[in-house]
Amino acid sequence: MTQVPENGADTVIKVGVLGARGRMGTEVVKAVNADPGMTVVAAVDSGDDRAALTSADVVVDFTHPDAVMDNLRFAVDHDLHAVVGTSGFTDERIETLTGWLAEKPELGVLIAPNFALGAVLAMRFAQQAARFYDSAEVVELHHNRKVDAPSGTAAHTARLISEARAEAGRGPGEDATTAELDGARGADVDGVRVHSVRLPGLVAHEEILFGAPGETLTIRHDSLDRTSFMPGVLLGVRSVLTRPGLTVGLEHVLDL
Ligand SMILES: NC(=O)C1=CN([C@@H]2O[C@H](COP(=O)(O)OP(=O)(O)OC[C@H]3O[C@@H](n4cnc5c(N)ncnc54)[C@H](OP(=O)(O)O)[C@@H]3O)[C@@H](O)[C@H]2O)C=CC1
Ligand SMILES: O=C(O)C1=N[C@H](C(=O)O)C[C@H](O)C1
Repeated sequence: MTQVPENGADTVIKVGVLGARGRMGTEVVKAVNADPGMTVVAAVDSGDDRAALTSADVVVDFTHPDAVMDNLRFAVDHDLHAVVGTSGFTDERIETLTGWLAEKPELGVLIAPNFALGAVLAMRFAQQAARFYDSAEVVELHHNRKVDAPSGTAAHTARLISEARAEAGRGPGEDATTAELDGARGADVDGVRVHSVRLPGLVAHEEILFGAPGETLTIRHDSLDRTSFMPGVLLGVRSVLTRPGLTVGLEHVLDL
């Protein structure tokens, strides 16, 4: 149940944060509590009891690819809407989650590979450009504490490029490489080469490169600070309450 606050907002959304002591979770707790329309009612991390989350309207998950599906099962079982930033969403996981949500059609789950506005725009621009270029490669650059590679954003970008190419009747670009050291050409994600860089000092960055005879196009986004993700997370929390079912990608919420 939501309550009528004294601060003029219509309702205060009660938010539970999973991964609350992590890099993103810490920022989410601050951002939610700084928003007059929502409040953190449970901040849960590894080893904590999840029972406190059941008083929330929405849970926000920034945990670990190995933990997120179990957290989502918990959310669905306890009638909690969910906003998910954690990476690792394969087609198989999406299918499983879709099955769970069929049991609770009133619930909304938003999974966003990236909550930063510029990253969402960069993916959209890449999707548009992909119709016109056979050759595209993605370079993602992150801090060296990131556990997964390639990033969820890069995997999503590759998928969007691949789909746009297919719709335009284009195949993947060709190159002459026949002799390569393992990994030198990156990972093949849906026919798109994705290269992962990990360095201390970086936060989250992505370049999408397109090539055609005589020209290249580079689309680049840089998250220089984790505050870049917070407007998207707060928008997600607000919108998931009125978006039943599964939404993958903040672009749908932004109506891009
Ligand atoms: N969509 C987006 O815009 C963004 C997505 N991300 C993604 O979010 C995820 C988290 O990133 P980041 O914050 O940097 O990672 P951190 O490792 O800093 O934080 C994750 C936190 O979750 C905790 N945790 C692990 N398992 C559980 C569990 N079962 N229940 C509750 N808490 C748990 C971890 O505890 P412990 O360390 O003890 O395991 C840790 O405190 C990653 O998948 C990352 O790719 C990150 C930035 C933006
Ligand atoms: O781990 C991170 O930091 C990030 N993870 C997400 C991803 O895997 O794409 C989003 C952003 O790139 C930051």
